[in-house]
Amino acid sequence: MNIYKALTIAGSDSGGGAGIQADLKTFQELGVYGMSALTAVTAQNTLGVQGVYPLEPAAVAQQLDSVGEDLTPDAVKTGMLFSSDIIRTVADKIRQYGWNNLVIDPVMVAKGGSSLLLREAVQSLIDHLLPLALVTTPNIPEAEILADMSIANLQDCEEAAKRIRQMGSQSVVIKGGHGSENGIVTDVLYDGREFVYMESPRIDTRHTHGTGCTYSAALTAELAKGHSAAEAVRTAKAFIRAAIEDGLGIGSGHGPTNHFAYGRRLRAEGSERQ
Ligand SMILES: Nc1ncnc2c1ncn2[C@@H]1O[C@H](COP(=O)(O)OP(=O)(O)O)[C@@H](O)[C@H]1O
Ligand SMILES: Cc1ncc(COP(=O)(O)OP(=O)(O)O)c(N)n1
Repeated sequence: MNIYKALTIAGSDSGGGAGIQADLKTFQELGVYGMSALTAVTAQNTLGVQGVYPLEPAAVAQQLDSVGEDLTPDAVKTGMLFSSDIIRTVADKIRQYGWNNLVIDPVMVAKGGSSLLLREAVQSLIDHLLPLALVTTPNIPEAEILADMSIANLQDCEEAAKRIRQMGSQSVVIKGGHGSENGIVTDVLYDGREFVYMESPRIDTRHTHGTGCTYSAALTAELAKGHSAAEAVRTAKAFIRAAIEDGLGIGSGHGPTNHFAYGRRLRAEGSERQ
């Protein structure tokens, strides 16, 4: 049996809805062996972020060496990176180990407003990491910062995707969770040739903590299995749609999505057909 392996380089969310925890749950649900290198520990729950404790860049580098010297990931993603020093360390190691199947989720701010990336680190992300990316997955506020423009509609998304792609990422997906037209949430994929719109109905819920992490982890898992970026974003969209629709309703704030939902539905469909 071929074991597909994916590595997440991201922060820990003690509440389990976002960060490393969301990534590993998603990898597992999609049948991919998950590995992790922590960049920071956050004290976090559905009400917000109570504390942020970045790791020393040397600790991040050592985790990446431990994985890189032994385990050979089929795909890698980055999430919360926090500082320029950590970004440079991560970029150096990604180059050293030739991790080309790379998803950059340019995490900047948690839904409650807490900063997960220092403002001065944005330029490092652009200079050092985006040129290494196979796919970069900003949400709308992140795309506005990276592309240095405001986004009010899908035409603006296309322009921002073009600008971000010019920074070196081979493909860009601008996730539409922060915008909606006529009750439809649209993610826009741009690969330098065409724009692909992935639409779904907006689900009316406050339980969307960790949607971006979960989406980019699903995309990474599918790339690890050898699927193309175009195929992988479709599965990622289906995975996050099921996870939001079947929300767990836990915690008293913005609850996590349901990482079990996509797999449960597939298994239920399979047993109905038998
Ligand atoms: N309310 C919603 N209804 C349907 N899909 C959503 C909703 N919110 C987010 N999504 C989907 O979840 C994924 C993550 O999007 P987004 O919430 O914009 O990212 P982030 O968590 O990084 O802010 C995208 O595929 C987006 O289309
Ligand atoms: C440790 C950690 N990493 C990333 C995030 C942001 O996750 P995201 O999927 O963008 O979801 P929200 O936090 O915006 O709901 C995080 N919160 N914590």
